[in-house]
Amino acid sequence: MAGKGQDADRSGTGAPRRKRARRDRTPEPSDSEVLLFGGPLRYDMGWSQHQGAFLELNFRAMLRRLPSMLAVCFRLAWQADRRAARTVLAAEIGQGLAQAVSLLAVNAVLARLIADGPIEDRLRDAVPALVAVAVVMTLAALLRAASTYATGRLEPRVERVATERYLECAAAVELAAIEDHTFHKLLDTAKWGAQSARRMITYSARVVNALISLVAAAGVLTVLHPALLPLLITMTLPSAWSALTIARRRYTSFHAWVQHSRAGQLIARLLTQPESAPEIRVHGVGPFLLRHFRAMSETAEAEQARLADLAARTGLIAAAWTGLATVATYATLGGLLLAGTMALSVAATAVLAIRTGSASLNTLVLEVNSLHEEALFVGDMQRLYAEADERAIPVGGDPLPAEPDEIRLENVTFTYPGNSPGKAARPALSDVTLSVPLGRIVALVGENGSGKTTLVKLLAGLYRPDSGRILWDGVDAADVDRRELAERIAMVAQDFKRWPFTARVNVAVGRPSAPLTDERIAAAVAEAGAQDMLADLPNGLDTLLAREFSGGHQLSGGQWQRLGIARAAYRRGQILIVDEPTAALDARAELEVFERIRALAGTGQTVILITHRLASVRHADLVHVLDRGRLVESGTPEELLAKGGVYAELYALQAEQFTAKVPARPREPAGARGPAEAKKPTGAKEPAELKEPTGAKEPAGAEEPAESKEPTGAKVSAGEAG
Ligand SMILES: Nc1ncnc2c1ncn2[C@@H]1O[C@H](COP(=O)(O)OP(=O)(O)OP(=O)(O)O)[C@@H](O)[C@H]1O
Repeated sequence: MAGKGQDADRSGTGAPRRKRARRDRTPEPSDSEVLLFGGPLRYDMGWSQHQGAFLELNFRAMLRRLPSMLAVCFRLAWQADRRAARTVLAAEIGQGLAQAVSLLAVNAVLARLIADGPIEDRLRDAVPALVAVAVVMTLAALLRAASTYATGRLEPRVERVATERYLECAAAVELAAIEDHTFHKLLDTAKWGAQSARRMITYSARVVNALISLVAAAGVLTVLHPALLPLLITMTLPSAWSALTIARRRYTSFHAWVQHSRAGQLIARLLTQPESAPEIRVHGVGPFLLRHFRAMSETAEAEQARLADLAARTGLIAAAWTGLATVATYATLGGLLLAGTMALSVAATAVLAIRTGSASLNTLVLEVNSLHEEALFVGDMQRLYAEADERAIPVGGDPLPAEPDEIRLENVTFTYPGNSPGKAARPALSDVTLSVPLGRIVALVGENGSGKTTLVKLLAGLYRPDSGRILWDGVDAADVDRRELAERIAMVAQDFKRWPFTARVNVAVGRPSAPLTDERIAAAVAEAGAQDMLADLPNGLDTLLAREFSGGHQLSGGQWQRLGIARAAYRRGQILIVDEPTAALDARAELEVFERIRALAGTGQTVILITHRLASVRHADLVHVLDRGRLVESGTPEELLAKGGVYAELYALQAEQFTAKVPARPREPAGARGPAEAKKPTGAKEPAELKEPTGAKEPAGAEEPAESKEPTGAKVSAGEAG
């Protein structure tokens, strides 16, 4: 499969990308593998591909990084639990020293036993050293127990502290960062960092321990014969090389394939989420998603198989190298003995020291390798911390005027970052200058994508203008305290969050810092006209609004919308922004909501209203009309109607829907369907997907897609009543 991926054509020209990829070079998933572009699966899912890993991995770099890795680990441990961190460090150093002392003591025992003289004398001479061995080993056992206990305490705390910091980062950055795919990728990779930090504690402890016992063994060997230390190192190098090579490949692969696995997880989530369940069933999207999931899993499995194959080969090479080095070591010892340059007792101690030393070195290599692998993920986490700090919502700033009269946008231009490469991004707002008088109802009107939502997000401080200023009575919003700015705003966004909590919490989450009182909740619910709806719920305000949990309840779209309005009312912000507040409401509820919005204006509340229902805009004090990111008209509804511009045109179109007669539906003879274009109203564009042959034939006289059925102003749509 990996081979297939390597040969797959990324450019879509059909030319093979490369004939033979080097086996040990991590293949990045090709477009058709990651994204299932084209090919037999035909659809482009639209996810962009990972642009390359930020790797700085090699043998020397890893060794160079060892002290800093240990320092990072110790810092994490220190932040989580100082006492436990101190205990682990002291216990591990103690254990390492105990091993060194016990080696020296064993050396002394051997020297006494192999020395000349009667056996009784030799045994008696060896007793003190034997006692020392016993004491040291008991001490080592006690230290090991202390370390196990302290590590057990430390590990979950380190993980919790790291996870909390991770989540804080995610919550504290600007909205633009959360929407930026590179930051998201960092969030994805860094999420493993907390678990890695936890594991690093154990590995670091073992590294410290192995380091100290290795130093002891190496010291003993150097004293015995200078040739023995290089031999010891030669014996252990192959396993070091093998472990590090495998770890590096695994990490490189992880980074190259992270986008792929993210996409796979997303598909899995889509298949299980209640929100997608209806379409999956009605449109038969299930098999389509499953096909993609299987294809993605297969390519991921192929990558795993490739890594396993390489690991097996590397392991074999390392084993052969170790075997040769071991033979050379023992041959050297034999040679030294034969040449008479080494005494037998020294050779015996050397064998012992070599065994201890190579065991320590092996442990060291394996643990450093594990430490290194985990440190890479902790490194991702730290990169996230640094990046999140840079992209964090600034704290502090100028105060906002307490009772401003006006918010004014001056030549505001804003383009969303991270649009498709190669295409010049069109600004969502271009050179917009307008005024929002406070204490009034200001409506933003315009066609889809004209920039209304973007404008209110800029007003709410969620984005910053690329150029131009937003002035609150002359105070530039760019310099003000963002928290204070947020305090002033209550917002019912188009896609406001439907929290999987109780109805009460769903309202109170509008201002979590306020004491949750029944009076405040009741007032907000009444303001949104949601009392009856909430009273009908099985447990009233305490009904859990998450169908996937036991006792959970599902609200309708309109019911949710009322709850969203109640949340904004509960917030009691100086400025209420409502973005399509009535899109899901029935005609009566919609009238009611607009009545309430009007009533709010009477109390001095500023309302910024985005709606396509122009009848509801009649009561606004001021209307701004946007078109493709530009302000094209401003004025009272009456002025704009009289002017006969864009607003008047849109208004007339909607009004016409209620007055125009419904034309008789032309009857087509069964099976006489003409080409789609022939049935479309002029100017109505068909979405690309509809043009793709689906393989399933439409029955004669089948319904056309809604968009193409609606000749402008010719039909009454019940949903538009308002
Ligand atoms: N988060 C985003 N990232 C990138 N582009 C965006 C984002 N949100 C909106 N856009 C783009 O900005 C432009 C303006 O979008 P906006 O949502 O402000 O329009 P709108 O007038 O509110 O539309 P609608 O009436 O459909 O709600 C559109 O071209 C849209 O594709």
